[in-house]
Parts: sequence; C-alpha cells; structure tokens
Amino acid sequence: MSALVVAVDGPSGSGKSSVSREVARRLGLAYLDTGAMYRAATWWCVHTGVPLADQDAVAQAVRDLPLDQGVDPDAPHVVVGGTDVGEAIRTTEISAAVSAVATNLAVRDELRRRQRVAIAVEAAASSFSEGRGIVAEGRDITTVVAPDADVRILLTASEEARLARRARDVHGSDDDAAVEATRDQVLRRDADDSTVVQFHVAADGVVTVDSSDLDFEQTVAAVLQVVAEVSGTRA
Ligand SMILES: Nc1ncnc2c1ncn2[C@@H]1O[C@H](COP(=O)(O)OP(=O)(O)O)[C@@H](O)[C@H]1O
Ligand SMILES: Nc1ccn([C@H]2C[C@H](O)[C@@H](COP(=O)(O)OP(=O)(O)O)O2)c(=O)n1
Repeated sequence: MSALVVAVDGPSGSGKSSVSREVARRLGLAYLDTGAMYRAATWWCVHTGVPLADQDAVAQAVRDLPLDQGVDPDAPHVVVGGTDVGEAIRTTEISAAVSAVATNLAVRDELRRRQRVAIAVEAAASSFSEGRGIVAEGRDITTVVAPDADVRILLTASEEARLARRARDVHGSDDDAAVEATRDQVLRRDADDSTVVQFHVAADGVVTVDSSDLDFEQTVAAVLQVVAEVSGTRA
C-alpha cells in the first residue's frame, strides 16, 4: 500500500494539534505540527535578539533556523540550536508574537519549503516506523503546502468553543475572566493570520469537520471516518 498523506487545517483552538496527533498515532502515521515551526522561528528570533518588525532580518534568521523537529506522534520534539523548546514555544509571549513572524511572506516561503520536504520524506514511505505516511496540520496545508494530499480536512469549531478550550488549556478554567484573558491569543491572532492565509472556509475538495458539539474522542472518530471514506476511494 502506498503512503497516506492527511492534511488538516483550522483556526486556533479547533483541536487541530491534539486531534491530528491522536489520529496519526492510531493510524501509525508520522505527525507534523507546522504551527510549532512558526512558533520555533519566533522563539529563535526573540532568543537571538532579531527585532520582529525588521522583516528582512527575520526572514534571514528563519532561512538559517537550526530547527530539528521530530515527527513521531508519541514524542514530537522541537529542538532549536540544541535547545529543546517544546515548552518555551507555547508561552503567552510566543503566542502573542507568532503572527508577526507568520505573516512575513519570506518566512512562509522558507517554512513551507521545509514542510514539503518533511511530508515528501514520509510520503516516500521511507522512514517513520511502518513508513505509511503522515498527518500534517496547520493553516495552509490543505491549500498551499500539500494541496495534493490524499485526505484534506478543515477542522472548525465555534468561537465560543475555541475560546473555552484555550482558556482551559492556558488558565485551567473557562470562566468569564479566563475566556477574556484568552481572547487575544485566539481571535486577534486568527484575524492577523487570516491576512496571509485562508483557513475559515473549506477550499474545493476539502471536507469540513465541525467539532463545536463534539468532545475530543468524537472529533478523533469523525476525522478517522473521513480518512477512511476518502482514502478508501483514492485511486
Ligand atoms: N472536540 C474537542 N472537545 C473539547 N476539547 C477539545 C476538542 N478538541 C481538542 N480539545 C482540547 O482543546 C484544546 C485545544 O486543542 P488544540 O489541539 O491545541 O487546538 P489547535 O491546535 O487547533 O489550536 C486542547 O486542550 C485539546 O485537548
Ligand atoms: N501552517 C501554518 C501553521 C501555523 N501558522 C501560524 C498561525 C499561528 O498564529 C501560529 C501558531 O500556530 P499553532 O497551530 O501552534 O497555533 P494554535 O495552537 O492553533 O493556536 O503559526 C501559519 O501561519 N501557518
């Protein structure tokens, strides 16, 4: 059987990362978190003192980014210049800054190039465990990075559900104060990111899974069902 490439896009808090990782695990596929790449690039610029407003300097720093990212869904490590940044890239500081880097078009060119390489390696069925393919998730995987993926899914959820999930993640609560404190991280960032890439509406051939009224397990099951239906019909 040839390798399977599954592309998943969606807004912040839709469940892309957690659901894609679990789907990869269950199918024995590799897992690529492209958001982690934009976060790692942002961390590197902050860490090395590159001003985020200086587009050319940021682009150059990202072209030289010494990034080592794992694709094992059980241990998806992110290492930059020898430092494990798995936790550092999830801080509020990086979440607040990442759109400035992700909206830099030269940065997108470089990271998309690296993403295509990572996907091609797995699609060639040459490396990860059983070597059967990859689930790659982000904002532009279904449309720009891997428009030819076997399965393309847009994972959505209502604003309310996304804010509550992120509030529980970051503040351990989804009361009003926690939701308010999360608003910038979710809605302002999505608005900024939407200026360079479209991830709110499914492109032609992309299947929408709305997780607003589904729990985590149900969402994983819904995505697995789409994968089975669509990949079952591929040539
Ligand atoms: N369908 C769901 N129902 C409830 N919580 C969910 C669901 N999907 C994901 N989550 C939780 O919501 C949070 C955000 O999910 P995450 O995968 O980080 O989203 P994204 O990558 O789209 O920003 C995580 O704590 C995750 O466990
Ligand atoms: N393919 C991608 C993936 C992420 N990004 C941007 C958009 C986000 O603001 C950051 C971080 O993405 P990430 O998926 O980690 O963000 P969330 O966890 O969904 O809030 O990177 C992008 O522009 N293109």
